[in-house]
Amino acid sequence: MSETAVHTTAQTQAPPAVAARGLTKVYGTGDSAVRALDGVDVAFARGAFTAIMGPSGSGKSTLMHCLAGLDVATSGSVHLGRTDLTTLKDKQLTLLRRDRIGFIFQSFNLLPMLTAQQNIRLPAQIAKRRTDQVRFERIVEVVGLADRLDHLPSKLSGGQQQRVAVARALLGAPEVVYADEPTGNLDSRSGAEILGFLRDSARELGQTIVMVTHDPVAAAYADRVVFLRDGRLVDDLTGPTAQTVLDRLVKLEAEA
Ligand SMILES: Nc1ncnc2c1ncn2[C@@H]1O[C@H](COP(=O)(O)OP(=O)(O)OP(=O)(O)O)[C@@H](O)[C@H]1O
Repeated sequence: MSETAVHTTAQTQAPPAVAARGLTKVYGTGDSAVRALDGVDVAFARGAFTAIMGPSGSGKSTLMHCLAGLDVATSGSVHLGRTDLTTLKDKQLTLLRRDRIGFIFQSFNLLPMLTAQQNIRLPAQIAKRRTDQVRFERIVEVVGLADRLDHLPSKLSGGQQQRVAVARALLGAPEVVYADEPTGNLDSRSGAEILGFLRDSARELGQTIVMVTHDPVAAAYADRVVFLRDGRLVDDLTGPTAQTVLDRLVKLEAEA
């Protein structure tokens, strides 16, 4: 291959779904400054389900918030596809989060006065985006909500409310879904169902998912686990099991 051909191939290759370079976040100044992230380089492949783990205070939430444009890094860059988030103004970041990212939180974050169906459709409605009815029906079917669409959140169990949140995050086929401890408020059976949906949506719909979790069993549903300690990326595991994740965590805590 000629040098020009190599150059062209490299330029046209799709970038990872999300990539951070030299990501640093310092909270506060002077003696009270906390370096929550300290030069993190990480990339998340399209269609992969990745878990972020690490001891308490290691920077997991800060990393997710900076990746998702919910917090601004002190230095370094974050790319969503070809867009550098660090160059965007507040208004542009708001639109980027609305149009290109899905979120699932530990506390479900559903609007209590809206039905399940209205909650699922709300982001598309706010963005004045047409929803693909076939995709809507498929997602609702997969998460088992077909006969609960007219229920208010207060009439649904925690597991069912989180299914609504999962459907809401997946409906617009965002470039990435960020899940922050999505099973933290669920019993183990409902948690396993939600994790199964996340895994299947990566495998079957090619949905990129990045999840913060404390739980090695939850992390084992992912294709890959990255480990943080003291704001640095210190380990990376492909094809995790609950036991291999636990072993790495124990090792990290012991080295701390
Ligand atoms: N708004 C803030 N102001 C000051 N320090 C903060 C702030 N947010 C986080 N920190 C500090 O940054 C470090 C990383 O916190 P972060 O919440 O990202 O860790 P974590 O791994 O998500 O922790 P946990 O597992 O306990 O939720 C901690 O030392 C924390 O105290």
